[in-house]
Amino acid sequence: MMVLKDILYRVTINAVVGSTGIGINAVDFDSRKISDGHLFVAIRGHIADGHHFIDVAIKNGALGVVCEVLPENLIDGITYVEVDNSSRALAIIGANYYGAPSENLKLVGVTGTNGKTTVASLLYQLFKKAGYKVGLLSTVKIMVDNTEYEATHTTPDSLTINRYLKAMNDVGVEFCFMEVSSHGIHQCRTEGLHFEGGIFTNLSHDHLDYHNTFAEYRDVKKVFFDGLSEKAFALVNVDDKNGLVMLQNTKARKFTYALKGYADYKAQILENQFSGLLLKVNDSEVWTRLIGDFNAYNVLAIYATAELLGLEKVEVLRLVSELDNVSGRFQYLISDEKITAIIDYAHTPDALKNVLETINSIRTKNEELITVVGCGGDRDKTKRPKMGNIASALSTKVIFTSDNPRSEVPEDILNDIEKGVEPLNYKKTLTIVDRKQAIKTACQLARPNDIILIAGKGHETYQEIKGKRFDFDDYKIVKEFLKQIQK
Ligand SMILES: CC(=O)N[C@H]1[C@@H](OP(=O)(O)OP(=O)(O)OC[C@H]2O[C@@H](n3ccc(=O)[nH]c3=O)[C@H](O)[C@@H]2O)O[C@H](CO)[C@@H](O)[C@@H]1O[C@H](C)C(=O)N[C@@H](C)C(=O)N[C@H](CCC(=O)O)C(=O)O
Ligand SMILES: Nc1ncnc2c1ncn2[C@@H]1O[C@H](COP(=O)(O)OP(=O)(O)OP(=O)(O)O)[C@@H](O)[C@H]1O
Ligand SMILES: N[C@H](CCC[C@H](N)C(=O)O)C(=O)O
Ligand SMILES: [Mg+2]
Repeated sequence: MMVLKDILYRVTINAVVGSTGIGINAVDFDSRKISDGHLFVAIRGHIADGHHFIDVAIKNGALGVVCEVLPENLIDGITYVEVDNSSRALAIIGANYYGAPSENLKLVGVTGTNGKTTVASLLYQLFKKAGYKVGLLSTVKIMVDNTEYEATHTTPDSLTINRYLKAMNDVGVEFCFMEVSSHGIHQCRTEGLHFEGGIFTNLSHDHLDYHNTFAEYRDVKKVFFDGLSEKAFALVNVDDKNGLVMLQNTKARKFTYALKGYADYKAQILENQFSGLLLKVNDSEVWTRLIGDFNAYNVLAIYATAELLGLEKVEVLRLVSELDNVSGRFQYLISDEKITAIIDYAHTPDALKNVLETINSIRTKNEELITVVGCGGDRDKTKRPKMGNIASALSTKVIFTSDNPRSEVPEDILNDIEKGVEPLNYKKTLTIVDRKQAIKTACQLARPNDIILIAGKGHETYQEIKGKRFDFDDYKIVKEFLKQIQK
């Protein structure tokens, strides 16, 4: 139980009707989850308007309502609080309700189009290896030190974030790494959090169905850096042309990293093979099992962050060399016969192209690159022929198969994908609807030193067909078919 007045601390309020001295049991923004003694926050959403559910919330037991427009009929005994922006108010309320948990640990946010999951997860791993209690909020999973929870979003809503941070406080977590998505920033999910630092990885065209223009998407990312305090650090990739934009108006201490240009943290790729990357980071050499150019950026960001958070340089270099693949992000295994299988979450044309180009830059011409890929059902159909085109152009063999068909007919999705294949690449392609059979076939076709890329589902542990979810794990399945794995 908490007094409403305390829950509203630091919320910018326009008007109050009723008493703020009442006790509140819980806070929610979904009328369906409201029961006796709760506070309901009405949010204007993309589909619905929470203001339409104020009555329902009160019927369900809400004692207080936070909203942008007061309802016409006010009910006696209910406290109404009018604010300019309910999403922002919710974030501050969430922090108050859970006791400002972000102030009791060192919270670092990672933003950018690609690499958020990789960087946040590897930082979690590195700090665990260094002996700390650590938290993680990521697309793949949520970790409260050693306890794992399912993630529904890349950046959860502000109440959920604060609830997990509080759970982290309860077990003595010292560092927490979280992904900060553009949707999250735009919907004020990270507002009111106390960040020790922010990392910017890169920016490319994405989510333009949500943010109208590229400039708008970029500026939303920048808002995150604008909100950091003087004590925080802002670490940006300056090989990306938007890196410096992120630093324009921040009060935070500014740090840069780069492979190409001048920066505070510099890295050079000395070797880039399927067994890993050899990097020169500032003046020291470091070996990592992670592969691909873009992981050189990720490793550099991790190195810099660990140093900025106070870890010893020598220790950081040792820990970096011990880091393991992130689930479903260029995750790989090498069989006894020296067949390399890579599992990657690339489920968009851009990501697929990026992954295939990276593999092609490492592999020698003698090896086959066999790609297994599909596209999800009930999602953007325009990406299908594009992905068909890219996969067949950049691989030596392709097996088109089902991703998550959801409610669609799998064969229809595959037809759309096949339409993108150039005639000269027809003979490279094969279609096998059943994903397990497709992976099996790729393993049978592969010869020593060949590479298999299984794209689209990454860390997912299910396949959704006709609305039903079945157990399915690309990594486990390929491991089964490519027996006697080296690592
Ligand atoms: C488009 C979008 O981002 N929507 C998010 C948003 O929902 P919304 O506020 O628009 O919801 P709405 O359905 O319009 O409802 C408005 C309000 O009415 C309330 N309501 C609704 C019905 C009812 O009966 N009673 C009631 O009170 C709702 O609880 C809500 O508060 O706020 C919700 C709570 O935080 C999110 O769960 C929801 O995420 C949806 C499910 C989603 O798919 N989001 C994706 C696009 C997303 O956020 N992705 C990013 C990362 C993407 C990436 O990097 O690839 C992420 O961070 O995960
Ligand atoms: N620094 C990077 N630059 C470019 N591509 C990257 C980088 N790091 C990872 N990738 C590739 O981009 C894809 C997404 O990586 P990751 O999941 O780490 O990013 P994310 O920002 O969390 O994405 P999402 O928004 O889908 O959660 C993967 O296919 C991965 O192989
Ligand atoms: N967040 C994305 C992930 C897609 C992953 C892919 N495996 C698919 O199911 O389409 C979506 O739900 O559209
Ligand atoms: Mg992610």
